[in-house]
Amino acid sequence: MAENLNLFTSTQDVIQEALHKLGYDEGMFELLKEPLRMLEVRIPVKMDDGATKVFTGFRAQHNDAVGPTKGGVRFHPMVSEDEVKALSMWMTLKCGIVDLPYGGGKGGIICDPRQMSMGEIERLSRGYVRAISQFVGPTKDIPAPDVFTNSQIMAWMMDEYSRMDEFNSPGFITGKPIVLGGSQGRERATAQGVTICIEEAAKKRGIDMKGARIVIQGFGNAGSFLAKFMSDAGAKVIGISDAHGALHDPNGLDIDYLLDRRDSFGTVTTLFDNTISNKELLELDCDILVPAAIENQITSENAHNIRASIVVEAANGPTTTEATKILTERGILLVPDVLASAGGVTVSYFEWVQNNQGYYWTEEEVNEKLYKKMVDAFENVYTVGTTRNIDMRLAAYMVGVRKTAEASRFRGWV
Ligand SMILES: NC(=O)C1=CN([C@@H]2O[C@H](COP(=O)(O)OP(=O)(O)OC[C@H]3O[C@@H](n4cnc5c(N)ncnc54)[C@H](O)[C@@H]3O)[C@@H](O)[C@H]2O)C=CC1
Ligand SMILES: O=C(O)CCC(=O)C(=O)O
Repeated sequence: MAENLNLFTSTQDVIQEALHKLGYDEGMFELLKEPLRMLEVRIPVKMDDGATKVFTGFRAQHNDAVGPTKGGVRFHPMVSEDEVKALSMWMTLKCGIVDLPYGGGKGGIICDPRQMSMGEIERLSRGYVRAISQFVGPTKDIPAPDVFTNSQIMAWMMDEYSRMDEFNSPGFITGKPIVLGGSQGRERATAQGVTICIEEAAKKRGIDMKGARIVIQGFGNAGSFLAKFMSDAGAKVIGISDAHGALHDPNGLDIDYLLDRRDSFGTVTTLFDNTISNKELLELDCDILVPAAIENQITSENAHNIRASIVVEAANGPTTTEATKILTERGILLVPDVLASAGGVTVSYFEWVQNNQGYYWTEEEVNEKLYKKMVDAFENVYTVGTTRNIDMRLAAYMVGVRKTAEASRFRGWV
């Protein structure tokens, strides 16, 4: 049978299994198998050449039984309705795993910002907010950055919302620049959370981080900060990549040099001749492999060739269900996306709390709180996995879905 590469239906299957293991009936799965609300919008944008181009965007709200929905907005040519739905479901799981008072949401626009001017990106960002403004808000659904969106785009979106709301609304969105109410540490939070998971997983497998060989796919927000943290910790980053190709040096790459040269979309390999492909990168001999780019990168086709002892998913959905089975059978420890990448939303939550109280924390305070959330979450998921003898993805789904399922039950929805 052909492998299921549909993110939405494959996520449904694991949610169903997790609910079943937790003892919920089919009624709970009926509620949680797709978002409660899904909005599709068309956004007209005046392009620099004077023509109007109409973009399609989405915002999904998976479940708001626990609290407002929360999740990033992605600008990418491959955005689709099913992808946004799956991403919103994963946000519910992440928020449950790190115990935040949110349900999951996610948004996306089908576009390629790499081919657009700053003015066009600004008009698109503002148009998206106007299109979804009735649907979102600081107590309803709170967006944030994701692939090819950043703090500048969050600033434009916040400004547009504030104009409509006739009120300065920093809590409408997170991942903002610090001067507009952003939190210390948000920019690096996803990578920091991944780092904590890598350290905890390495302890479980008896791997010393000093000298450990790390391969990272993706050199954007998540991948580039992670590369820096790993090399600062004394690990050897032997491979990195972007959408155009990959770099490999068994003696360790010069990460500071690469960071200086990458562009704002996380591209750096185009400056070099001696590149390898992303496919070759994933199959490099290493201790820890971190997919930190896009979905469906480790599939049944290459899972048998992965040579890492630990795979930590910084990206959302990089490993298929079939590949998860293969890696687990081969004894590779897989730390799933809904746990490993939860550092971003955790510090987004801290940002929203600080916006609501109007009192801001130092970077040390943020880091300390993030560290505790991530270590507790890792230990919780790992323990469920080992005591039930199941892989960490299913364990993470069990931990993550429980809060929303219980809140839905108490509300009398099921
Ligand atoms: N930014 C955040 O706070 C969070 C991000 N994530 C996930 O981490 C992953 C990366 O996100 P960011 O670093 O924020 O994005 P980004 O836009 O900053 O960087 C994306 C990176 O992936 C590379 N890339 C794009 N297409 C590729 C392809 N086909 N093959 C190989 N590389 C490719 C780009 O060249 C770039 O280096 C995504 O799956 C995202 O959903 C998860 C949690 C939070
Ligand atoms: O920071 C946030 O609120 C959401 C981050 C996000 O979209 C993700 O974890 O995939």
